[in-house]
Amino acid sequence: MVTELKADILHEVIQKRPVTTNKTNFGNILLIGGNEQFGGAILMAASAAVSSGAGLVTVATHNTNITPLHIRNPEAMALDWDNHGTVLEQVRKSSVVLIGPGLGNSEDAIELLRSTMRAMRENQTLILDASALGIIADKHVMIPTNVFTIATPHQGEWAQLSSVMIPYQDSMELNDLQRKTLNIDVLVLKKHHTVILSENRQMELLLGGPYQATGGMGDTLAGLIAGFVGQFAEPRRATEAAVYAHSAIAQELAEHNWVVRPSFIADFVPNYMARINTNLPEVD
Ligand SMILES: NC(=O)C1=CN([C@@H]2O[C@H](COP(=O)(O)OP(=O)(O)OC[C@H]3O[C@@H](n4cnc5c(N)ncnc54)[C@H](O)[C@@H]3O)[C@@H](O)[C@H]2O)[C@@H](O)CC1
Ligand SMILES: Nc1ncnc2c1ncn2[C@@H]1O[C@H](COP(=O)(O)OP(=O)(O)O)[C@@H](O)[C@H]1O
Ligand SMILES: [Mg+2]
Repeated sequence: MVTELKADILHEVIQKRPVTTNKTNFGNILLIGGNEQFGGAILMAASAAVSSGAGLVTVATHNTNITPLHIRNPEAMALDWDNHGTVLEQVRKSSVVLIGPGLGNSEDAIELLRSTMRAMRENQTLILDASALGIIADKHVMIPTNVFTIATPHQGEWAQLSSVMIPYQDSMELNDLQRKTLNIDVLVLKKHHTVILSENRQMELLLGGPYQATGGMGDTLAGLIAGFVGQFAEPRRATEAAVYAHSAIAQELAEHNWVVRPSFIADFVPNYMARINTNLPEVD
């Protein structure tokens, strides 16, 4: 049975930070993507991850994207993805790895995806988006069973990955069967009224609208999920909260904006989260 995803998820997931805490308690996030053509995709994911409060954010990308990344987000660290050894070292150190936004499908991109998947271990979370999903479908790459995996396809990507064609994607039974077959722990099937499927849990988002139909909207969501999973307990609930917040913010911004630029969402995240659970010390 599909249940409506409601605002309660935010209060459940977004927890006030203990005063004595430090950056190592909020996730060591690695974002891999952004070739020469699609640098913006990984930059938008990075903005969302940084804005969500992730403890440490590192971006492995094509070297042309590193200066733009630092101009937009000096908080993020950067690696040239041609240095495979250094990238894999960072994969091993990370709590959450997002791969796919703007990754492309070159031979190098395929090899980077394969080696990233091989390097990951039980206590880490892997988020697969965009080009990573296309490569998995095209090259029949197996998703590792020993890593907690979240996949965030739009309907076109899900059709390619699961062979469930778009008109049949209303069937949660079919989607969930394919989710399990593909070794995906949490499936975020993105559309108008996104659904989130995981073991014994099916949630549907009833927020959001066509003002979100613009390039980069999914890249921003992927970065937000990475940031939430890195800093809040329980990756399924953290994913659901990120999906809810992303569209709730878009809906709020759409009251005064014809379309909602994905970067505006990232900029608005800290303010939105503070309204859920403020980090200000309590007053006696
Ligand atoms: N500024 C940037 O650098 C951007 C880069 N992007 C990157 O571009 C690469 C290709 O991603 P795309 O998703 O554009 O293209 P793809 O070509 O992978 O997928 C789009 C295909 O799926 C079909 N489709 C069916 N349902 C769809 C739906 N609900 N939403 C979108 N397409 C649907 C389309 O007709 C099209 O054939 C990815 O790596 C992505 O991250 C995009 O995210 C856009 C912004
Ligand atoms: N008409 C719509 N109603 C609600 N949400 C939408 C609509 N169109 C797009 N979205 C949302 O925008 C995002 C688009 O993701 P995606 O297609 O991966 O974008 P991109 O790859 O360009 O970043 C998803 O979260 C999707 O649910
Ligand atoms: Mg996308």
